[in-house]
Amino acid sequence: MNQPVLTVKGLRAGYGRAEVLHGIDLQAPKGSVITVIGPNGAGKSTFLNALMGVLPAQGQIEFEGQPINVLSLEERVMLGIALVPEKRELFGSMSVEDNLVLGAFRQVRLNNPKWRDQLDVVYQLFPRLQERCKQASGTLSGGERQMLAVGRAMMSRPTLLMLDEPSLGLAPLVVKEIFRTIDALRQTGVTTLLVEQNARAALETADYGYVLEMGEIALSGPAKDLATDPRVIDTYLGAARKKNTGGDGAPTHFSSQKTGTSSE
Ligand SMILES: Nc1ncnc2c1ncn2[C@@H]1O[C@H](COP(=O)(O)OP(=O)(O)OP(=O)(O)O)[C@@H](O)[C@H]1O
Repeated sequence: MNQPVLTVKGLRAGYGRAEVLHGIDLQAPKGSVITVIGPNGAGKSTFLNALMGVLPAQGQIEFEGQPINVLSLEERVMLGIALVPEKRELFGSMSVEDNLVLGAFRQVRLNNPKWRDQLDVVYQLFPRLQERCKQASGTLSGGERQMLAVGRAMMSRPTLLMLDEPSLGLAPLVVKEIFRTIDALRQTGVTTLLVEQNARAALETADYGYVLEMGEIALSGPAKDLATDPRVIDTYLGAARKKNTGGDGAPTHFSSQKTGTSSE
């Protein structure tokens, strides 16, 4: 197995006295796409915010073998962790390229004289952004804004890229494009943690998946196994059941767990 970029053990987090995450275990091997799917309110965004240091959390979070629980948000960014939040938080009056350049601050702070080269990488991933590089980001379409948010995170050359619902509110064709890009990111060696309600697209793209329900990991396993698991199909994939199981609904093997450790 690849050395994990991210190891989470017994993570608990919430708001004030209300605990939302009740002990999450997760691993993300280097260069993998890991997805966390689950219903509204399960705690998916809370999980990403806790990993990023936006929210305090208890338990263990290790990034490349180093405990990061006590590190600030900024320190985590400097280590190579990037989050694209559900609210994209772009600077609407600034151009596409200026938004991208802002994303490079980590590389600038690291005195990387070649930080601008990353613009070419981002433009290769999203040619549409290059075509619109001078356009104010506030005038972009929803899909283009999403591309820009991912592109801006990529400008920091992250080791771990966390995406909160990248397909939210996008038309099916744009969703396909976004997921094609997530697939392409894998080739660049980036590890991606993808939180999604679009379980079908997420499981098609990811290597490994976790199902988060009411703040606990209800199921986990290789994404292709989860995609054919009757419980996942019934709850998250709807009409795909017959097609994916050959119609018999037979259970597939996966590691079922309640806050257990990943079997990777
Ligand atoms: N700032 C906050 N203060 C208090 N409670 C919050 C806050 N943000 C989220 N919550 C609560 O925490 C729980 C988990 O919310 P979270 O946004 O993490 O879920 P989610 O799985 O990302 O949902 P969705 O798919 O709808 O975005 C919900 O019950 C929500 O109401």
